[in-house]
Amino acid sequence: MSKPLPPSFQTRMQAQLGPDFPAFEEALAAPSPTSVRVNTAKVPLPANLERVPWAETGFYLPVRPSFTLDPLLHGGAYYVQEASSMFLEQALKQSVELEEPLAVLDLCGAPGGKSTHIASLLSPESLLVANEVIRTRSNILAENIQKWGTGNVVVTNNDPSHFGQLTGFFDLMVVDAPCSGEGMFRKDPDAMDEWSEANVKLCSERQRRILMDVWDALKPGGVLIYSTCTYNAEENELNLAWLATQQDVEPVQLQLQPEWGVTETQEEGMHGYRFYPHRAQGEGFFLAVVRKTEGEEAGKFRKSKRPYLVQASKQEKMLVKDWLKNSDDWEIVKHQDTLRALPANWMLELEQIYEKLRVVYGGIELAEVLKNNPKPLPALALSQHLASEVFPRVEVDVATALKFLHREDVTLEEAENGWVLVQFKGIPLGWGKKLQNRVNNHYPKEWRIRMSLDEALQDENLSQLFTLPVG
Ligand SMILES: C[S@@+](CC[C@H](N)C(=O)[O-])C[C@H]1O[C@@H](n2cnc3c(N)ncnc32)[C@H](O)[C@@H]1O
Repeated sequence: MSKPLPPSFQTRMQAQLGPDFPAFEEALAAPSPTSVRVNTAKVPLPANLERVPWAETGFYLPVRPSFTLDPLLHGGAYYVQEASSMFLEQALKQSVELEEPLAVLDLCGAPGGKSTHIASLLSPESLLVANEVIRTRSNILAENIQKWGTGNVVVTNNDPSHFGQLTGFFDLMVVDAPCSGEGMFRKDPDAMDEWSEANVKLCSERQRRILMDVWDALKPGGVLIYSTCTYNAEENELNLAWLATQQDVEPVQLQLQPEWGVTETQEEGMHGYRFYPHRAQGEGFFLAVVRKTEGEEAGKFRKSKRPYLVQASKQEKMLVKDWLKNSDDWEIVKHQDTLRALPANWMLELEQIYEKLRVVYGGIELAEVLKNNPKPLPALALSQHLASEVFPRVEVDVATALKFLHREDVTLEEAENGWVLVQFKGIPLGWGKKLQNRVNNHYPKEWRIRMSLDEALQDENLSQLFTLPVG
């Protein structure tokens, strides 16, 4: 990082870190570590990479590859995620019963690092609502959720205040709040241009508003995990101490391993966990956990008179009945021409969610049905629940995989006519439809690789251009 720190930020950090400040400054001048989190529902853990100590599926990469050129990223085999933020795993494991069926809200979800992490940690009987207030970003969140492929996730595009309609609904809420981003200065020096004392104040006020807006949606006894990627106390500990003056909360303390290098803080009885780049291998991060001790319970959910979720007909269900493993776990609903699988044990709650919120994506989109003819959809190809024998698969090399992901024409010599799953190293990427002597590429336009592949495809060492974390 060559840019100088904003002077006022430097003064703050000198006061906060005291004799540690030179080490902090030195760490900011060193390169950012690159890390990924592996989707173990799709691929095994790599044996030859250094583990992120606080996250079972997190790994550091020795060099930053061109991730766009790795088909496995597009197949949802892993997520590129900053290591410190994977500490969320400890907060979940240590504050809730993950084996139980939990209703969970990730309020500030895009692009999906924490939502995909939460989805992997929850039991299959749980439900995750992954929300993002900015419309365009909610589409990116929905894309990453589909690629990750857990199925028990609903993506919404709502303002935090809209969740007030779901009183006492969630067992766990994660608020990874928009912040002044001080912890990202090393990775993204341009973030320093946005920084000012006034912005810290503005962020802190917005964070308090968000917490208050969403608070009623948490069950009494439920857990709130609050995080930011910034260092100042105004946006972190002081917000939680303020929350404790407004609502009935108690702090939840986490157990740490000394070798992780996490700094524990205490402010007016609230515990906070801080990541500094000179102590832990990652960027700046803050996390705290509190439990709601008192509040309004959820009312009984009644079946709506005019249901939002309409069951598919028997005939339509027959079309897709063998497509998912454990098909009894899913309810098949139809909206316009789309058949979708939703977790059967959450239908009453889902009815509420679809009625009260703006749902961008939910469950597993299976097929578009026109004249009783089902066309499989991208989310099904990437789903962890796709039954393995239903559709023929064609394994392709890296160049063909990239052309497919670029939405170019590909030839699939061995494929029979009809729908075919295009896969790379055993990981499905999407659908092709083989017709006599050509293949229609059904990879979604919005997901396609946009960069030119000319240079990469001419490179004889294409498969070595990226460092595969798996496979
Ligand atoms: C730190 S980012 C979330 C990163 C995400 N949790 C992840 O791990 O990939 C904060 C998010 O909050 C959203 N946001 C911005 N203003 C907001 C507001 N007033 N209320 C709720 N969310 C907001 C931003 O669009 C952004 O996506």
